[in-house]
Amino acid sequence: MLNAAETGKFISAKRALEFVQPDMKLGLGTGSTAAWLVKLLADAKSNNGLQFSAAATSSVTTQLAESLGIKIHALDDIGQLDLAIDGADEFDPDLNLIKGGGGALLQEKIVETAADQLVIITDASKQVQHLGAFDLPVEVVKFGWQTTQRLIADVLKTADVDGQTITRRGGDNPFVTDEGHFILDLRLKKIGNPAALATALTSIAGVVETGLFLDMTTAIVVGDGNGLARVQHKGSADWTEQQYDLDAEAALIKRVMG
Ligand SMILES: O=C(CO)[C@H](O)[C@H](O)COP(=O)(O)O
Repeated sequence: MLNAAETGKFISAKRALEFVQPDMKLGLGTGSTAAWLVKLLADAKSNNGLQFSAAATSSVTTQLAESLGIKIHALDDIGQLDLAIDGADEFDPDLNLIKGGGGALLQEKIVETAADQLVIITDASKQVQHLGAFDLPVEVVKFGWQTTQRLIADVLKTADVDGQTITRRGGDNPFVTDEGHFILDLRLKKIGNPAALATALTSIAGVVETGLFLDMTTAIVVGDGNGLARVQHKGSADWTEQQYDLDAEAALIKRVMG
């Protein structure tokens, strides 16, 4: 019923549900993998009586969650979160990430730095030895954004990084984030020192945030198309594995797909 990529996303979201305890305050991520999580949480709420409260990382996730009966609270009302669960565009062996492919990196970082745990749900195609194969999203304010773009190019030159900055489009116009900013995608291929690059970029006044999520992940869940979920916790080299029976999951998949 689902292709291998979607099955992997479902499996990672399903495995991540095991991190959710009753009455937790949750941060809900953005993207196609996080959408599976939102659907599974809505199902667990209505069919198993799971109680939780939630803040979201984007207007898209807010809309999806509320359409499924999950009330979304303002982050400032809910306060410190127990757990945030989100997807990623890339992860390295230290569980550092590139995020922002969906354009929600700023709210994601705000929500996820306010969470005691960050669980990333993903698949093996996102695993890299060095971050940078995925273009690095950088959120910039509209005012003077082309000047900011030039200053970013200077930073790359100074750091001896061979990179291009590409203005993200949303149709004919630049893509606009939930916070009213633009996104520049930096084509770097390989980021030698992610922490130094993040510091250099965020020292430019027009840069609001980067998609480098460093030292934030507490656990990563990697799902695959055969129903295998692998989990690695921060600071451990070990992976634990759980095999799901896809035939047994078929009814749940059908139910949450609506
Ligand atoms: O950072 C994100 C959105 O800003 C997403 O988590 C990231 O793009 C992964 O998305 P998907 O699960 O659809 O592959």
